Amino acid sequence: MDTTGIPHRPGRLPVIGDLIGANPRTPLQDTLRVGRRVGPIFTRKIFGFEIVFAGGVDVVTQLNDETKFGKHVGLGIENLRALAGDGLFTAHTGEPNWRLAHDILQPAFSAEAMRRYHPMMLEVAHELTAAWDRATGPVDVAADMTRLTLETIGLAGFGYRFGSFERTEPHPFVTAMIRALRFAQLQNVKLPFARRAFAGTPAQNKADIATMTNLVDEVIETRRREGGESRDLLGMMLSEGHPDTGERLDPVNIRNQAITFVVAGHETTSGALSFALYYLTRNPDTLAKARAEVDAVWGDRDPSFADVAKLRYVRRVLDESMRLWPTAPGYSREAREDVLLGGKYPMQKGDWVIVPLPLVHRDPAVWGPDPEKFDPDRFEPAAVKKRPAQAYKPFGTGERACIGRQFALHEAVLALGMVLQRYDFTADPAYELKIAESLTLKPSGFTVRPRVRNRARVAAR
Ligand code: HEM
Repeated sequence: MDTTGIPHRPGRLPVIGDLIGANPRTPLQDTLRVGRRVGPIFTRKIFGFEIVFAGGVDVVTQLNDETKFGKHVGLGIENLRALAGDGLFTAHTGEPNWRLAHDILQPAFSAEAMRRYHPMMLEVAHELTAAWDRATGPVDVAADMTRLTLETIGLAGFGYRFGSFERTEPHPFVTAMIRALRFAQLQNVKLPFARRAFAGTPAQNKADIATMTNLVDEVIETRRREGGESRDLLGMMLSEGHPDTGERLDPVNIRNQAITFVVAGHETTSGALSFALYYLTRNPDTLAKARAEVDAVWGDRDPSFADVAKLRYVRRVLDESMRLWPTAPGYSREAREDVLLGGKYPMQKGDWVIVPLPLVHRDPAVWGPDPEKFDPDRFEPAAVKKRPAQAYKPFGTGERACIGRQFALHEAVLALGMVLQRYDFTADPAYELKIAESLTLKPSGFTVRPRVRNRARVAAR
């Protein structure tokens, strides 16, 4: 794309561009800093490689117009194809397997499907509370939420248990996955020595991908052998055909989808839960209100499927947490035809820009003069109605938006409700929010000390 005239950070240098101050561990936070100074449309350039970002609600409204733009599979996502091939997240929209898998798997995320997953989500949430009941000191929130979400997608999606709450060391799949994701993401670092230092070696990456693939193949093989009528994600991949043509997913694609769902289906939800708990411990009035809702709606019982959606305020806490820190922090949009970006900058068909969501979610034109303030009331229905629809996009946009949105929201409201129902929290008042960036965002080093509220009221389970 011709970037002439698009603002960039002051002090760009010849050859190295904006390299000084760029940290390979915090590309998003570096981008947000630049965007706040020179946005809403801006570029960052390292050596000859320049990327255009768009973070204002007006320009993002233009980019989210599906007739003019679509998902761009590039940069970080293209690198993930080594891992997930033409799985839903990494497929190009034009690849036949994207539409085929999308149409076959859509029913796996219907309300009816959520009703089937609910008991499994509940079972795993009990594993979390059992672990927190046993805790004698502070617990690492992001680590435990990751255990919860990994177990949930494993069990509800594939009937597989990673055993996360029983292990002291992560499951080998998880270790391999974390390294492989880091490897993929850091392939974009332009300095070879920095890339090698942070990303690991190609040989290690190959071994990590093999570890993941072997486990997934084993799970699929076991299911094929044992058969059964399970209508979980794997069951649908193995047994359903396209609703119109009857065409089935091929074995390689099923493997790609399985890896995709495990990866896409847990890190993001885990981060969202962790940020929500962080903000609750920092806002005692909000926490009291959320807990009062849980007590009023659920009392001391385990929530039924229908009870979960009744926690309207808890849901707003999650929505507001994902506004400030959308855990999948951006997406790329590619022009379907020649257009003027923001009415100013020519884009040719095929050109693309990145949307850093935390900037969109803080645009003062929409979110007011104090967009950093955590305020779940921003998600009261009347307030939502007044806002442009494109101002809030934590689950992406258009036909490539998140297929797992309902799964994530049901799981997250359920889990957050259950920990509010059961615990008082003491958080370290000196903790300052530090964001860890990988493919997704998480609060790093955030711990709480959970204490069962009242053993007589919240019966031991
Ligand atoms: C809070 C939790 C979640 C967030 C914030 C989130 C966010 C997103 C976003 C922003 C996209 C679009 C990416 C793009 O345009 O490049 C996406 C796509 C996707 N997500 Fe999620 N996600 C979450 C949970 C889940 C869960 C639980 C699953 C599966 C069980 C899932 C599976 C997927 C898949 C398969 C895609 C690709 C869809 C397609 O292109 O057809 N996500 N997600």
